[in-house]
Amino acid sequence: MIEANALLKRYGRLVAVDDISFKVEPGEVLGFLGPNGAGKSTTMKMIAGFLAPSAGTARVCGHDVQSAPMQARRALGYLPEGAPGYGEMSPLAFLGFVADVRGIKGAARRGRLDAVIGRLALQGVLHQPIDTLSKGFKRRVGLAAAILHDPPALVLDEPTDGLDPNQKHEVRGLIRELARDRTVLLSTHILEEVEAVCSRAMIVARGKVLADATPAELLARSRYQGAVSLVVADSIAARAALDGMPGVSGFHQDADDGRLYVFPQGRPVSPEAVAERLRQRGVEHSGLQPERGRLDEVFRRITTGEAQA
Ligand SMILES: Nc1ncnc2c1ncn2[C@@H]1O[C@H](COP(=O)(O)OP(=O)(O)OP(=O)(O)O)[C@@H](O)[C@H]1O
Repeated sequence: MIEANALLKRYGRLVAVDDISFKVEPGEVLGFLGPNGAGKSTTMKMIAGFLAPSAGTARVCGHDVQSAPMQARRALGYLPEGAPGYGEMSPLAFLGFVADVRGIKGAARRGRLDAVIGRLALQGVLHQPIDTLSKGFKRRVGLAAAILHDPPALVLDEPTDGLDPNQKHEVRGLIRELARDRTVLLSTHILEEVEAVCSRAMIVARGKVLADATPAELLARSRYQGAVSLVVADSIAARAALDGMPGVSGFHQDADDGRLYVFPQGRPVSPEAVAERLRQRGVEHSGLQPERGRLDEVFRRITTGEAQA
């Protein structure tokens, strides 16, 4: 388990993390989501014991990160932002060094090195200096180092940052697999990642928690949930035809995708009912589809304070 209790961090006059509390249980993947400078990395560094809180406490598997730092660090795998240091080392030398620092010896050392090298598919780059590796491989080396001692809790700061779509997919699969019997806290800017890997999401901005919910609960806050969208040549005629239809609260023509969105009032709008009404009034259309909601809209509303979270 990972716990934060009223964590607070000041940098001079700036309060970077302002009274943040949460608990992550084994089997859960909590996604820390927020705009740049929200305080995500600072919170993670405090949990990982890299930064002392100005106030509050953090625990990893019951061990207070300040009063029992060794036990807390043993229970935690931490992937910091960016690439691993020691860029002149090869992945094999770096992972061997991490094993030594962790006190993993003998057969266990060989076994754990083989396990993480295999899991992160590092066989082809084992002897190349880390500095010369692609971003994707650097990230994989960092992940291998984080899980080398097989910790029950993981803190991953933007684990898929800089990866190409295939690598993102692979790393997300790995995180889901690791999370089965572990506690995972990860940060991300990528909204699709929240749906892909997180069982819960916490939205932070200016150091404060603004929402803590499952991805489905966040989607339910989207005004697009239960809407239908369609492509029409004559938007004015389509709106006129649908205006006053029971269960329709309004329309929006999206400048980006060119689609007409028909918003619900209460229950989801029925695509069949919309199609029938347009047919009766002779309005041509295509691509009619139900909408499941948009996390980007919810995120923007919550973090900019446009609406009550
Ligand atoms: N060592 C430091 N000294 C002074 N201010 C700092 C320091 N580290 C971070 N900050 C500030 O604290 C705030 C929170 O930074 P933090 O890196 O935790 O945000 P973040 O949510 O991780 O952002 P990003 O998504 O860009 O990584 C920012 O305003 C940042 O400029």
